[in-house]
Amino acid sequence: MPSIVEEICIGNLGSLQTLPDSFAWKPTSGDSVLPSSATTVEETVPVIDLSDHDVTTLIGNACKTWGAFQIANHGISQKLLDDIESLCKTFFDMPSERKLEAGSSDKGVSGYGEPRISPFFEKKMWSEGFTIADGSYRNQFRTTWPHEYTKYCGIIEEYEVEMEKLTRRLLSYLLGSLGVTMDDIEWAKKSENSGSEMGRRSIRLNYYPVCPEPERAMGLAAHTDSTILTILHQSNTGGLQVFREESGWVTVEPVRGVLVVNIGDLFHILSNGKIPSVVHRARVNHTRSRISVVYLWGGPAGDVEIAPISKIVGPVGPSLYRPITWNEYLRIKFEVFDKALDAMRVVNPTN
Ligand SMILES: O=C(O)CCC(=O)C(=O)O
Ligand SMILES: [Fe+2]
Repeated sequence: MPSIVEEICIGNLGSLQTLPDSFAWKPTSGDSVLPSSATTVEETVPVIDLSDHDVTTLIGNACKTWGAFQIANHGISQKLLDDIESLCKTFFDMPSERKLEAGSSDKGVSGYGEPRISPFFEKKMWSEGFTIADGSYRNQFRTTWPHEYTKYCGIIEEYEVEMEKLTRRLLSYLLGSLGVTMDDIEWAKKSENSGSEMGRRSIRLNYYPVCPEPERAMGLAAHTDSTILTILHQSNTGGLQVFREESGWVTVEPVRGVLVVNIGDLFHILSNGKIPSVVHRARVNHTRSRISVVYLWGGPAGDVEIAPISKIVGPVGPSLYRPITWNEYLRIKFEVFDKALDAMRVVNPTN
């Protein structure tokens, strides 16, 4: 008989028959605002065809309403999405001890472990993940898959290249919806002209095992991403929910080949608050496990500061947020969590 400690190790959640108290969440007020049966077409995050000639307007409207949108015809092949999903499945299906061998070191965020936002919540989340924030995944893959290491590294490399291309395209649409271009942001212009990398990015592979009591459990608690933007691929089991004052929590049902784009806090700052970052979370399922692959783009590397775009702020302002580097923002986020954007404000609009 396994000990309690072994039983609730994060790599083994899927084998538990009952929900341990440390994983039992209380419902929040937003949970009851809108039952899912009352959701109408207007009340879901729209799917936008990137080849639509109105793409900029459609993205702008979706972002102002939801802080998120879904995309089809985005140029990422179904094969690549299937490949990365099967990489996740192969990894998370391994016995717990083998997954823990790929655990993140004390120094970094890369590697296997529980959600990074866990310390901000009293209850534990029903998920595990693998973060690829630097090249150290190659060593971890070599240990995990000595014979298929090249194949799996190749999938990650291809995913990074394709997502970077898509990110550039999405940034230009998002800026277009605000009446500006890459040329209006010094660091974006430089990267565009030189073709150099767009800076900080990481990939998070999330796994949500089946859960004996999904109504009381939480896969990933409510948060906004710290990024400029996030591109999310979800497997064919629903679970992602976005929050809107008027509607409460709304499920973003998976559609094969369709990707979800979330506006992150740093775009909220860039747009001077015109396009809000989206509060979202992931629920879990009684009979089916779920995978999501999340590409997090944090903006320029190093000491480059992100600030409200001056053309959006206008000659008389006010500029609502102070300039900040990605590293500094992350540090603040992991100190004050959901108060991080407020901590960046220089003017309170109600004053
Ligand atoms: O699994 C999901 O759908 C959400 C994942 C997410 O929000 C994240 O990793 O930041
Ligand atoms: Fe997220």
